Amino acid sequence: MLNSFKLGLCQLPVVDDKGENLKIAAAAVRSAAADGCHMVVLPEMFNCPYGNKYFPLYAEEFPHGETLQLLSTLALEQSVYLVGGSIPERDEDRLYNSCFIFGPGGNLLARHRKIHLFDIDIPEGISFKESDTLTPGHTISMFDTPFCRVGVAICYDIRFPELIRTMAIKGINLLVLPAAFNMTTGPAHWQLTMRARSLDNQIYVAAVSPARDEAAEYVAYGHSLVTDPWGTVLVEAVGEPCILTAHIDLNYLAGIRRQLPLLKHRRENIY
Ligand SMILES: O=C(O)CCC(=O)C(=O)O
Repeated sequence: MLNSFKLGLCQLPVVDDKGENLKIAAAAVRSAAADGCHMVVLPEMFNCPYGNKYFPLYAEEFPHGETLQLLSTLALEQSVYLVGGSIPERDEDRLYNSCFIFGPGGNLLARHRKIHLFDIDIPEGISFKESDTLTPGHTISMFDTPFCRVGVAICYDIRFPELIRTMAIKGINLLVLPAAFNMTTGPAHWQLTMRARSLDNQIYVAAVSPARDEAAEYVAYGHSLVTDPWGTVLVEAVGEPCILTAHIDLNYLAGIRRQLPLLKHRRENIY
């Protein structure tokens, strides 16, 4: 295993034009790779505005569809691990919120279908019901790299500590999270939740949001970030489009786990 690698987080603007979104994403992946990133992560619903009326219109079925073809081509061309944010995925008559991960050979390494659908109603805050159009996934998703095992979850999935703990027990050192919190839950919970999952599981968490667009129907919070196994925020964006980078240092992670062996001190026979 190699001991460290560079991660690129692409906080992208998303517009109501798939072709334009793909151009923006391709330029960002190329730029992150040119900057030496070994792994590049895109935001939740990066090819499609976040809204139930858009999901069926923008959906693609693996392995067809211009977004999926582009992701595979970019991973191969730039020789990077490409965590393709998420897109609406069609499978027969169902739609999923899915993340496709391609390896440096352009091959599909994993697919994560969002497990926990975002069905919430916060009066004077935000209401959303993904289950109006989407079907939940049923499986935990991880993939292996020469650096470490990586877990994948999508946005609301992060609020379920059992899911992330299960992946930590199965050996992940990094969780990648395409996500799009909003202007109600973002300021209140975004950073806190990412830090908590990092701290509890002694893992890196990289959460990648679309850029904030105050004119959009769903205003994403932005604030893409990386938190480390000590619970520290390594880098954090604000609302504007940007590419953040961070070094994922697996020696540092191993040191934290040696000094404070939380995962070993669990008392599974009691709880
Ligand atoms: O958990 C939250 O506050 C936001 C979740 C969300 O926007 C999503 O799952 O798409």
